Formats: sequence, structure tokens, C-alpha cells
Amino acid sequence: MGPKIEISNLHKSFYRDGVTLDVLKDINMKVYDGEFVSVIGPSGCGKSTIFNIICNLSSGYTGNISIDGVDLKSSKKRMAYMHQKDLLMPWKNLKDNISLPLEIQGMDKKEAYEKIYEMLPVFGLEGFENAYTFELSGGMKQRAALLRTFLIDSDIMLLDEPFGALDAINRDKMQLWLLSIWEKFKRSVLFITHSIDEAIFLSDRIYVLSDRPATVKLGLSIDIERPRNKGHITSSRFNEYKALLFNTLE
Ligand SMILES: Nc1ncnc2c1ncn2[C@@H]1O[C@H](COP(=O)(O)OP(=O)(O)OP(=O)(O)O)[C@@H](O)[C@H]1O
Repeated sequence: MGPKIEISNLHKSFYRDGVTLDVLKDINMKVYDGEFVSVIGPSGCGKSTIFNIICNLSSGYTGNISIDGVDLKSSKKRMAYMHQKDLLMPWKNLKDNISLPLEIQGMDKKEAYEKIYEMLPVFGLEGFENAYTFELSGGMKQRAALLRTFLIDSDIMLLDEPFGALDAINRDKMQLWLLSIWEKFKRSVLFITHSIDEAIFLSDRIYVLSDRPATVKLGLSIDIERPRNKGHITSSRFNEYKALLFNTLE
């Protein structure tokens, strides 16, 4: 089977006030069915721009992108995209925050609620369907935003630094939880992170980007058995990957 996402020779520049900003330069990436792939790179190098292009939120690129073998420009495929600051609306309760994109997709409220109720226990949110944002912990808000993304009918999930705002303990918990969800439902995931440890712990493969304009400096396969647990992060192999990524990012 071909790749779910294939990005070939992608270039992207922004033009603003007569100035050209080259952001992506000859990016090549693939994500295969059911793979967990991370993108890591310096701040502002163009990671979110790649996601925006894949989701058709940013046009005017050169190169080719295909989704399930179909050119992005003619693909009808819907993407589940969680933005960096995917905030819940404080005036809506949890189930209405989550149902909103489903209703926008044309699902009726009753059906949306049914889907949500089915998944609440899996996302550790059972009993909180009527809670407002201020009643939820940081981890719960993050899980709610992920559930909202997860319920979009797509086998590809693009997650832009979903755990960036969490403290270390919650981040660890959320990584384990995300892996358990991913192992259960086998979506293809493209994941942006600033954390080397997080990228190694979660991924099958990692793409390391350079400073802007971003090029792919390294594509690295992570050969650590699954299911993963926190014991893996002290293994010598984990530390070898860590040193390699650290040196590549320098
Ligand atoms: N719509 C736009 N118009 C002009 N410039 C833009 C636009 N979107 C992004 N940029 C610029 O492109 C560059 C890359 O931005 P992008 O958000 O893709 O980086 P990033 O790697 O995701 O950053 P971070 O890691 O800090 O989230 C930045 O310099 C940004 O200012």
C-alpha cells in the first residue's frame, strides 16, 4: 500500500509588504497507514505551515502532496487537525464544545452526542459531559480537544504540539494515554513537538527540520518495541537516538 501522506519537493514562501519569506525548501516526507510520525525543528521554521498546507488552509506552494495517492488539490479527504492552541470555548459545556465540529460537518446534535458519549470513557472524561472549561484540569482540557479532533471522520490526525502547555507530569501521562488510543484505533498520526524525548517516545519515525527555510535534515526510524512504557526512556538505544537528534538540531 502506498503512503497515506506523501510530500514531495514542497516549497513555500510568504509575501508580505513586498518582502519574500522563504519558509519551506524542498521538503520530502511520507506517512504510511497507521504510522506515528513526528516533526521536530526550531521555533518558527515552518512546521505548522506544513500542516496548514496539508489541510488546504494555506495555498500557493510548489511541489506535490498526495493523500492516499490522490493529489491534494483534487483530494476530497477530510483531515483531523488539532491546532497548537485548540481552546475550548468557556461558555459551552464539554459535550457542546466537542459536538460543534461534528455539527458543522452536518451531523445532527443527537447523533453527535451519541458519538461523544461512546468515547467519553476512552478519553477519561466520563461524567464530565456537562462540565464547563473552568471545571476541567489541564489534562482533561487537552483530552477534550483531542477527542474533538478524534471524532472528525478521518484516518489521518495532524496534531500540532498538543501537550506543549502541560507540566511534565501531565505531559508524561498524556503521552502514554495517546499511545494507548493510537494503538487501539490505528490512525495515521503526524505530530509536531519541540521535545526530543516526546518525539522518540511516541514515534515510528521522526523528521528533523532545519532553521527557516526548513529543509529535512534527518529522517530517523525509531526501533524501540511497542507497546512503549516509560522504562524505555532510560534504555541505551533511547539515549543514542537522543544524542543523534540533539546533534542534528544544534
Ligand atoms: N500567513 C502567514 N503570512 C506570513 N508569514 C507567515 C504566515 N504563516 C506563517 N508565517 C511565517 O512563517 C514562518 C513559519 O511559521 P510556522 O508557524 O509554520 O512555524 P513553526 O515551526 O510551526 O513555529 P513554532 O514552532 O514556533 O510553532 C514564521 O516566520 C511565520 O511568521
